[in-house]
Amino acid sequence: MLTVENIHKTYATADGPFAVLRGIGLSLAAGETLALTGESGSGKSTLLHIIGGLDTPDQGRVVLSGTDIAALDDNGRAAVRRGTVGVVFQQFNLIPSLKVVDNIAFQARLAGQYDAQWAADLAARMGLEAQLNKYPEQLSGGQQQRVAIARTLAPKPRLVLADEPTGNLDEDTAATVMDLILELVRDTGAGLLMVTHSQALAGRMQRRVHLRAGQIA
Ligand SMILES: Nc1ncnc2c1ncn2[C@@H]1O[C@H](COP(=O)(O)OP(=O)(O)OP(=O)(O)O)[C@@H](O)[C@H]1O
Repeated sequence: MLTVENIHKTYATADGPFAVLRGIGLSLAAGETLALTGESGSGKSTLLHIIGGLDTPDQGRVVLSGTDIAALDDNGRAAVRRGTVGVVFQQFNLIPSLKVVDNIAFQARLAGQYDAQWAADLAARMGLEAQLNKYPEQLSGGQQQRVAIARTLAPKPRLVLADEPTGNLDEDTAATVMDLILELVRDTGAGLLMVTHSQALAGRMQRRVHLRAGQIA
């Protein structure tokens, strides 16, 4: 479902060019779960952003369900991001002026893939039924992250990209949220690529790859 080929990315810095990614290749089958680990600064977020179409590589291909998204323009990448890929960040990025119910629906509506029954089902499974008419600021961190995950899954993405999705949560809440992510990707058949510093979380994925010196070690 996802094939990443020979990705290169170099940033211009005050000290000159800095090659963060130097020929990355990996693949993910439909429904597969993969952990991406690596030291701080090794380029994990950069790679995830490129795969999610939020950033572009200097070289290489990101083929998602047969489409090379690195070759698309901004609008094309945005369409893929809305319809096929869902991204969960460490920061919840909820829309403060929208109630929980509308935050959950937001991306699915944008993608033209809103399914009220599925959105309600997600909210119930996330334990958010009593929070639907509240605003994000009225929720705890764990609740906000569950809203963010429900929002990501509402359009039924084929691929979920998660960047330290439980990094801001306490250990117990993190474990609960992780259980939910894994349960939902399993039930929807979505692939999951997750960046994590936690060996425990990485151990729950079917496969693990490690980024070192700009390459898959
Ligand atoms: N826009 C940018 N311009 C210049 N350098 C950048 C830019 N974005 C990231 N970098 C640098 O690229 C390197 C990789 O960053 P990235 O955020 O991908 O690492 P990471 O492995 O996700 O780190 P962490 O685990 O700390 O989140 C870092 O050294 C960072 O400072």
